[in-house]
Amino acid sequence: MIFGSSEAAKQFMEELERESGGGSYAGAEVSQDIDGQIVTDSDEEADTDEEGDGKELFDSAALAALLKAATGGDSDGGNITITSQDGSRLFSVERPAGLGSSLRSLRPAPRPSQPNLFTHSSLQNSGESENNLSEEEKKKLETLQQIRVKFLRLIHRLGLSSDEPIAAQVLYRMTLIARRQNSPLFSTEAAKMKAFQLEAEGKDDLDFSVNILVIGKSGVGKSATINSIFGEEKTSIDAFGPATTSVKEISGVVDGVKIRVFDTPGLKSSAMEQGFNRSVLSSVKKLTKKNPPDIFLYVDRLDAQTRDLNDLPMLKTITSCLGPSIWRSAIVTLTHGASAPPDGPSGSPLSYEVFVTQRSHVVQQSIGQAVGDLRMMSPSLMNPVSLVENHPSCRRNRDGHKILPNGQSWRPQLLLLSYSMKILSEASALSKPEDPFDHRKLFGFRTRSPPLPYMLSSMLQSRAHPKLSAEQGGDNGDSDIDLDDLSDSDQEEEDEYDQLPPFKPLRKAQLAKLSKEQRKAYFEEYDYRVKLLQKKQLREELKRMKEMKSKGKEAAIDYGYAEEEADAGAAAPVAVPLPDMALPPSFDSDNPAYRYRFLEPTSQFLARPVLDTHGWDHDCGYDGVNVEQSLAIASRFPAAVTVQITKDKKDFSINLDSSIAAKHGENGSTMAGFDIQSIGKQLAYIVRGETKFKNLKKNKTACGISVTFLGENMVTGLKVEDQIILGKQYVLVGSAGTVRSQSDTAYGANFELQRREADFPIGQVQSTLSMSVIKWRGDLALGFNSMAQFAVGRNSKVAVRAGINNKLSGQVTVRTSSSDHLSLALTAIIPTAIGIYRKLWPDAGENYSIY
Ligand SMILES: Nc1nc2c(ncn2[C@@H]2O[C@H](COP(=O)(O)OP(=O)(O)OP(=O)(O)O)[C@@H](O)[C@H]2O)c(=O)[nH]1
Repeated sequence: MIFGSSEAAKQFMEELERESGGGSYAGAEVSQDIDGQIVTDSDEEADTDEEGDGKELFDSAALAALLKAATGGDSDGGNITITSQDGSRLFSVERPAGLGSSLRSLRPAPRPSQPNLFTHSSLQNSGESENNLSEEEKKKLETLQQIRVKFLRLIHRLGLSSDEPIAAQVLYRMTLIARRQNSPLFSTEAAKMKAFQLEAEGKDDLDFSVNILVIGKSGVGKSATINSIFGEEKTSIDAFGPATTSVKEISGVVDGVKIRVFDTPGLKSSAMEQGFNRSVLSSVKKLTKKNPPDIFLYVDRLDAQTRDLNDLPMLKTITSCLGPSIWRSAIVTLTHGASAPPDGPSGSPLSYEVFVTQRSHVVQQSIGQAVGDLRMMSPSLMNPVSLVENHPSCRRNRDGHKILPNGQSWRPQLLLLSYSMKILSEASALSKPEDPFDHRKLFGFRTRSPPLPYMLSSMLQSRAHPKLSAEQGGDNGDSDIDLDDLSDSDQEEEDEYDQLPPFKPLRKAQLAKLSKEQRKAYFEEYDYRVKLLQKKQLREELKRMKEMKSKGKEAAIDYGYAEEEADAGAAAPVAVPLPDMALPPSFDSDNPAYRYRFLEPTSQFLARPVLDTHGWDHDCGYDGVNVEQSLAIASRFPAAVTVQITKDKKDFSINLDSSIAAKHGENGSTMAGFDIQSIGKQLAYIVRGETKFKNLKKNKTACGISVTFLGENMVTGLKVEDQIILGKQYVLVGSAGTVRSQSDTAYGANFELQRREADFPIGQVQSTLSMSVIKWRGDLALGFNSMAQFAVGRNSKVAVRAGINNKLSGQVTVRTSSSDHLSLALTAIIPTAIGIYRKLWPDAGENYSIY
């Protein structure tokens, strides 16, 4: 099969989306109402907070809205306004198209700069409401402003801006805390001025320290992460055995911040070894008594493939020894952040974002289960996730900071997250000491805004219109073969096969007696004859179909039905083996896939099992079923329905693809379709329509529209597509389109050049070159993809696929299939060699994967 360029587009779009979305989390959840205002639960909460119990100052959705705005995440030139229930505006973000955001608070109203605003005396002079404040409140306010200045200085030292999503959230929260003190005089601008001034003076008076406790299984990279944080080797790491044998306190100063880290021996996951864990944790408790940790880094690997609950006993021990409250200040830290994503259920690799989200989810859910707090399973209370890559040869940005595959520099982000949590606990201690702030509320959120690039690339994919099959009185139904084109194939070849002298295939024993040259000549002759025979069969098949078609037409005129006539002329169908099912990753002789080959069904109904290599329940690996049916409605309208249902112990998903087509004369066809797709945790319902015209003999043009309903969002799409056949071997397909959801729009185009052998489908050498462009939210993503499929020797086939995008990340995939015993033996050497290599150099090879 020819891999479409949309495949690459999808990958690139996901990447673009990830980068535009900002943050290393699963994205921001923002729901927008019709008039473009962001309406979130937070609006209610921000309000309730003012007069309410103060437990929830605001929730993650409001932050997400802010976050989205702060990352420039909203549509072109979009003005984002967060309204409170009473209709008054709380926050507004106005940003010209394609530029960065400017964030300003409307309540309290922006003021001219007042550099000394946070001093006690200036507070007393600056308005009526301040005079109403008690001394204690004024003092609190002052401290709060100092904390804010400190935080802004920290952001500056990390080389980040206060528009950074996490920073904007923290600042916003502090504004809310100040509002609860009834003072409108708490200005971010003043704090910014002060922070700027102090930093410009270059004074080393930043009174800020943070205590970090690092816990995780053995070998996950705790010590390596600590070294990366300090930027120097503070503790030893070991690739082959436990490196940290006792709890160690490591201190240092990073950019003027005193950081004290507790490195701990690796914990064990097995239920039998919890005694060891308890002894480690009790010494942690003892050692941290004097300096209680502000932040708890729970370290695991991003590339660990566990979907089960292996770590539950260990997580339970952590919870029981250190108390459930430890998770309030926990950051799930996933090392090996540059690992390549594994293959998804479809066989192609997952996008990096999906990979990170899935893995984060698994760890977060396990923590929730261990704590036994079901609320922790809700996205708004999950622990924030930070990605880490400690490998020395990890890709770096211009400033020399290590970056993740999504281009994010992870170290400043991890430090910002840690500082933010500490700062917020300081700030919320001021507002309500008896109610310790749960940081997870700030950082746990998920995405609900429609993934437009993904939707666009799937809309741009070229779709074949269903056709009536031969039995249904139509032509062959195979969109790849054009009856008209093939029927006028060279007449002189027609009889060539029959004119050949007789040929007797040799037996194995006879073959063995031949010399090398003789064998070569024999096989050449053999292959040539097979090709000619296949051509002859194909021609006969096509002739039969043509006859049936014309007979069918006559019959339709005479009797109104095409089918019986068509059936009468049909020869007995030839049994053709179906392509092999996806095989389970490990051999199991009980598995039917290894024992049987399926034949192409003669009926129009096809049901196949679906293999999920990452299934939750590994009993058989088959968690789903795929059903295809093609039918002719009222004997005139061909329709095709494909349903795939997968269900394992935890998840259920359904994918439906249905189309019906109608022909207008010889050259036109219109298709209507209804699809159901799972996008994230939501189901998308897609209604689409497309009309195709064959305007010239070698040119087909199509126009289509689609409407997708995803949660509360509606996404409309429009596309045009043109396909030109160039000579006998080349096909050029170009498509362009746009999708729009409220004020958010994505534009894209795909170009694809396909080349196949002149005698396709007999000759199977194919190659495709494609390019895709997507423009979304001011970013341009460009992707190039190529695919070649060819035969190596008589018995092996190779498919090579390569893709690269404008961020210079890409992938090369080589798949070979062989029935040659020697090549099979050789391929067994590759995994063995990789296994040995990984054993010897376990750190190497994190940035690539071999399929
Ligand atoms: N590629 C890659 N290798 C890493 C990463 N983090 C750690 N490693 C390697 O993993 C191995 C173990 O790392 P350590 O830091 O010793 O792990 P640990 O969790 O402290 O181990 P214990 O002290 O035994 O509990 C070392 O060889 C590190 O170089 C990472 O992010 N990427």
